[in-house]
Amino acid sequence: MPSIRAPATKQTTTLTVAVKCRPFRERERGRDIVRVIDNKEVLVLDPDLSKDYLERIQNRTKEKKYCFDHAFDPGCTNLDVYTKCILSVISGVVNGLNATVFAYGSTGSGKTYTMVGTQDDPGLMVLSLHTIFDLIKRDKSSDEFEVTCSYLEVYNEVIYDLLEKSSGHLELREDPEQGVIVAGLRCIKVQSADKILELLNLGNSRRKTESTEANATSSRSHAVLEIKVKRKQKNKYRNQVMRGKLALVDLAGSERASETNSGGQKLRDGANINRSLLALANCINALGKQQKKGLAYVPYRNSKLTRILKDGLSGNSQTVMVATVSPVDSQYHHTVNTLKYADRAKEIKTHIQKNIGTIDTHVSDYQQMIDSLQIEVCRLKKELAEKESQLSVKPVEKAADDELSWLNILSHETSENVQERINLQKASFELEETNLRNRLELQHLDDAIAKEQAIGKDGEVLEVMRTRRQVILDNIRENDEAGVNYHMEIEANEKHRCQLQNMIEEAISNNGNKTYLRILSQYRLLGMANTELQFEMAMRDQVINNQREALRNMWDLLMGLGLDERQIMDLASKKGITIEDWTTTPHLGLSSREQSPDLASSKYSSFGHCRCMGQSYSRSSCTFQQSQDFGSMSLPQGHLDLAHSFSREEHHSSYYLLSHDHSPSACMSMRTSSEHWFGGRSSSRFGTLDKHSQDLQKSYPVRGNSSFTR
Ligand SMILES: Nc1ncnc2c1ncn2[C@@H]1O[C@H](COP(=O)(O)OP(=O)(O)OP(=O)(O)O)[C@@H](O)[C@H]1O
Repeated sequence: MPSIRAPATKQTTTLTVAVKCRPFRERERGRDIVRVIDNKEVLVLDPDLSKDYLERIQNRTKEKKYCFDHAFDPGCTNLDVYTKCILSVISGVVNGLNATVFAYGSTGSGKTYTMVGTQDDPGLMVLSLHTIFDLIKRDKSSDEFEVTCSYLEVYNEVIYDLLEKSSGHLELREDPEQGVIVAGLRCIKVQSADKILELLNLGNSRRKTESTEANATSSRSHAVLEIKVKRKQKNKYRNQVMRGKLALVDLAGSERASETNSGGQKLRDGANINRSLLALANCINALGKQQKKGLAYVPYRNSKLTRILKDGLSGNSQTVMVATVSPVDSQYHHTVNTLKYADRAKEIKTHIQKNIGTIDTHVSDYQQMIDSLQIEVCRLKKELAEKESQLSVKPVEKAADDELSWLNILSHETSENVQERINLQKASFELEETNLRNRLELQHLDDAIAKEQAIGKDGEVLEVMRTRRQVILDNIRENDEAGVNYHMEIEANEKHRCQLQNMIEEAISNNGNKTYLRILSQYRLLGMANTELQFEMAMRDQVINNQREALRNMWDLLMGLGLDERQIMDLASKKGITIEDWTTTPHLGLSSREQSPDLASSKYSSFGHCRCMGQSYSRSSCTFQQSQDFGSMSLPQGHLDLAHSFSREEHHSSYYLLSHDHSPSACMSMRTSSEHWFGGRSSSRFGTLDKHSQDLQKSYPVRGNSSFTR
């Protein structure tokens, strides 16, 4: 019999947001900069102790404070988090409600520890399962329960079933009744918490983890454990079925390649992890705004993760976000970033409703449903009428207070507009980077396939390469589509920014207090411009660090080949490469603080130390500088293998790529696109390779003697 949805009351609720700060780890050094106050507030101290007196009295501190539903200091256990934030949500699942619990935070901040836990400190997944079965056991009614469980992971934008030994790729489908579902995902019936825990352990052992510099067992995938509880009622609501669902999500960590020291596959994982997390962050941003302004568009479709979490973020679900942070000063930016999203998530509202269906519904039951629906309609009508009357009778004395409120609202909107643009740009660059790597891999594959075919081979290897080629092509296409979406969103954001500025101008012109308001508005706009500038500076700092890293890698590589400084200089000069001033590289003692003030001139400076002769060519949005063929320097073959890694540093306004390839030519690339950030004029490029290179040449004309000249 088809089931029908009963007229259960919808209840609007906001996301519960909790923050958990993990303890210092044994190996970790640095300063503890996170303080939890009164189990609600989180204070992040300025990591820079060297601020001078003037900066401090002018209040130019990077100290931040946020308030959440719950905050847990490093001394708290998972059980503390569970008891305060999750327990009440779980009981709803046994009574037909949906719930979602997800851990959000940077790599190594304690997400997996919180969700999975240890033997001594079991995590939220384990504790929730025990509660579900305890509640079922203690239930006094004659109702029948059926519990099923599924466990999936999203790895590199592909969904796998963690309960299948060798799962293939699974697809997402939209189901009109159930929403987004994963087609073909195994759903196992379970009788006890122990059985699910067994499955959970099995699934976790299949999960993709890697040892990165930031975390020895870093999760490379997003894992979603879903427990469904079906309750068949046997008493007065005979044959009524309630279906509760609990989704427990352990997200992979956001990371920068520089921190994880990763290359190759790890690098690709990182890019896809970031892509999903940025998509998630953008959804959280849009949803937070939606609550305030009633905007409709939330970009769920930009990643598999956000499509899966859609219900948990805005639909029928009682949702808890546990934001995890590290106390270490070096993680300041990640911590503040996590807290910012957590802060925004507090605004998100979901609408919970019992999932009640019936089998063999009788006419009397339908009547009952119609009655309660009518009651609900009456109640809502009354509520609406009350709200409308409140809005129309605005007290006269309040009008004076409201005089400046439009400026506050517009300023706030402008600030959000800036934040949104920054996020969109980040996401867009992330996609570009992924596609750049995809295109590189595609070219390698094409070369390899051509070679295999030339020698007349047509075996299994060729087949594997062709399959991989197809996967990459699909990925490029999907990324291009998502890129076009981001591009449109950035354009819309720009338009919105212009509208806001016009509105401010117009409102000031029509007001009696023109001068005062103009000054006030300029002051606020300057504050926002300052935010963008700070962002720009942070990005440029990152560029400089990346460039230093590139130099260091290059020197390490050359030294690793057994050459001393003199030999390197001689070899370089024979090959027409000038290497200057290498003693300024950081491993010889210059700190990043000492170098970073020279931001503008350092844009190309590190590469300026090394002038390479060779062909210059462009691909996608990067300029490649093909440097000397180290193979031709008669270096030992083993050293070349050693150097086969993509050592790429990532940042959002520009990046470089230093690759030592089997080819064996080493190539360096750099994209400078900071202008695309500034003022928000984005230039996402999703087109042909040649066009990219032309665009790039036009946008960034090569400077006199820089490393990018031949
Ligand atoms: N509350 C805690 N108490 C003790 N150790 C903790 C706690 N939280 C995290 N840790 C430790 O910190 C390290 C990193 O934690 P975890 O692997 O959970 O991070 P993560 O956020 O899941 O990282 P990734 O995103 O890279 O997977 C682990 O060694 C873990 O044991």
